[in-house]
Amino acid sequence: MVKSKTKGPVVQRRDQIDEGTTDQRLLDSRGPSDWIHTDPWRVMRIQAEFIEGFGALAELGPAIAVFGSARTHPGHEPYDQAEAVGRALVEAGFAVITGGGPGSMEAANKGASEAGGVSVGLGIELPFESGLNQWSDIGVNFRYFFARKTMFVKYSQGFIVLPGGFGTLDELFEALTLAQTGKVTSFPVVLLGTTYWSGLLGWLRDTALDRGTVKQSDIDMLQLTDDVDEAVAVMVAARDERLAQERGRR
Ligand SMILES: C/C(=C\CNc1ncnc2c1ncn2[C@@H]1O[C@H](COP(=O)(O)O)[C@@H](O)[C@H]1O)CO
Repeated sequence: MVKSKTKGPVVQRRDQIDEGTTDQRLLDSRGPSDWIHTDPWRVMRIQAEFIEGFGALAELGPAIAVFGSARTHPGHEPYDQAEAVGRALVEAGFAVITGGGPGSMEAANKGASEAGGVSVGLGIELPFESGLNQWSDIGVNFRYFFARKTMFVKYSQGFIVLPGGFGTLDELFEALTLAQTGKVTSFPVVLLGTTYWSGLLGWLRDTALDRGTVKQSDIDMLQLTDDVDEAVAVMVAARDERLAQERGRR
């Protein structure tokens, strides 16, 4: 009888038979490690981030993302407001998703967690590591901003945006761009804090609209308030409308 060897689905015979097993080669070999710094390997890591993110969040239920400065502290108005937003969203039946960091993110997670709701933090690896805040009851850490951003938009039904800097503005304008270009539909965006945000809205109206770089309907996507309950009511109304549309389609 001719000697043969199976290697997974492959059969080897005669002088095609090689020594050892695939497992042995995996476990015994080390060799050079430069490949971990190559783009093809990065693509695998990126893929893994999407798999982990989708896996952790797929069964989340209706959620709202809350954005705001990493630099606020307890006792600051935006911190306390973020905490109230987290609480009110949970009372309205939403899970709360934040960037998992300090400041207003921590506050919104705290409000949501203490109210007995689902409090999610999507952290990001940064050179000045701060780690997930302690109120992120479901935490996912990302290496790549773009993978993390996909999760915010995919798993939330709207954004509430508190005063913040570049990070917050980046998240705000990404949502607006996605809505403007029809990549997301029915996606309410509320700016909380009239004093903080009215300068930006004024610039959008007086400069961007005036020069024709945005349309009035683009600016109308933004709702501005100081009232936490009003911000949450916008999210509830959008959810009700979506549910009514879904019922209508059945
Ligand atoms: C600045 C400090 C820590 C930063 N840690 C962060 N952790 C998680 N997410 C962050 C962090 N910093 C920014 N973000 C994201 O941007 C938004 C806030 O940025 P801003 O520039 O402060 O407005 C926030 O929503 C996050 O998604 C040390 O305290």
